[in-house]
Amino acid sequence: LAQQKTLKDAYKDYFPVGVAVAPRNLSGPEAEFIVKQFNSITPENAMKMGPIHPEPGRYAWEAPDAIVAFAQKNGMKVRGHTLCWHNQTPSWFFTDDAGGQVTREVLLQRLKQHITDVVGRYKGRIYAWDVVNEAVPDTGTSIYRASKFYEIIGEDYIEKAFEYAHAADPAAQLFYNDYNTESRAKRDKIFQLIKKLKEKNVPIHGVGLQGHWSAYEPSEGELQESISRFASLGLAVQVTELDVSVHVKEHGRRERTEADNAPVAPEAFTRQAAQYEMLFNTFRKNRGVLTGITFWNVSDKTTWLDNFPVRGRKDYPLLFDGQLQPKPFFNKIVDF
Ligand SMILES: Oc1ccccc1CN[C@@H]1C=C[C@@H](O)[C@H](O)[C@H]1O
Repeated sequence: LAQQKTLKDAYKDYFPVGVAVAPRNLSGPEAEFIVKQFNSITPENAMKMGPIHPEPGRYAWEAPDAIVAFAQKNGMKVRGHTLCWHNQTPSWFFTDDAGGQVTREVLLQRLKQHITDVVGRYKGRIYAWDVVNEAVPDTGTSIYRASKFYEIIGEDYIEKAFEYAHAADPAAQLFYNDYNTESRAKRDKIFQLIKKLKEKNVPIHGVGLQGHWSAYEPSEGELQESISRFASLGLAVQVTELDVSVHVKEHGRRERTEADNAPVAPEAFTRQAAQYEMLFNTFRKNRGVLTGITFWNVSDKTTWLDNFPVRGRKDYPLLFDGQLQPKPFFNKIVDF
């Protein structure tokens, strides 16, 4: 039986193929599987602001160090995720010594210290950073999400984050990362933000389309439009958190209902297979502009979508099933 091609081999002339990992994935059978199929990794949580910097003056380096060491040992690239994000941020970051809210100056100083310490520690070992994650809101006309960073510092927290990261590692490729980037309204706001940053000569090199998609969206046209719009700003584009849910996207609903216990309809799996085939055809067509594809989680055994948006609803969003076996449509993605 001809040895089935691996993802990283199939795409070696296109772009690195990565996966989000936690330290628990880096030992045992999963570790071997990750090295076999992928040539890039992203810490799923270990480098987020809270997990890596839980208290003033204390960094939790063990997990991120283990992930970077695993990549170095296995000749894999590393994407750093993420230096400035309104979620999983430690509350101390915004609180002054008297327990009140910090000033703009104090928060900028803390952001600079955080980014300088984290990027500096891995200088030369992390080729791309998600510097700012999800700064643009899904609704409304403002291009700035009303986060504490925005409320306390103002809109320039974004350019400052990029400048701090660039100063700490001038060779690292710096990305703006977001989700729902195929919704026209949100894409236009992200485009406006990045155009402003480019006009101010802010060191930004790429846009990360998170790629939390489903069997039903985006269309090929919407995806191509996103890639082309951001490329038109002279930026690299990457898909940074790819998974393709078999459920219709409903970001508002968190609680399970009786209907969630029904088995997934076979048509959903058929649609998902067609969606994955379209996605990778489109990725290949954009070789050179698209400089990386990263899956969010290794297999259906552990996917963050089992708890988001609906708590406890099983999803089957990845190329490998709960036993790390490739799905039937895997061949369509590696044999082209
Ligand atoms: O798809 C979404 C919808 C609403 C909010 C956030 C997201 C995605 N948000 C992502 C998902 C998982 C986290 O581990 C990543 O760090 C984050 O970038």
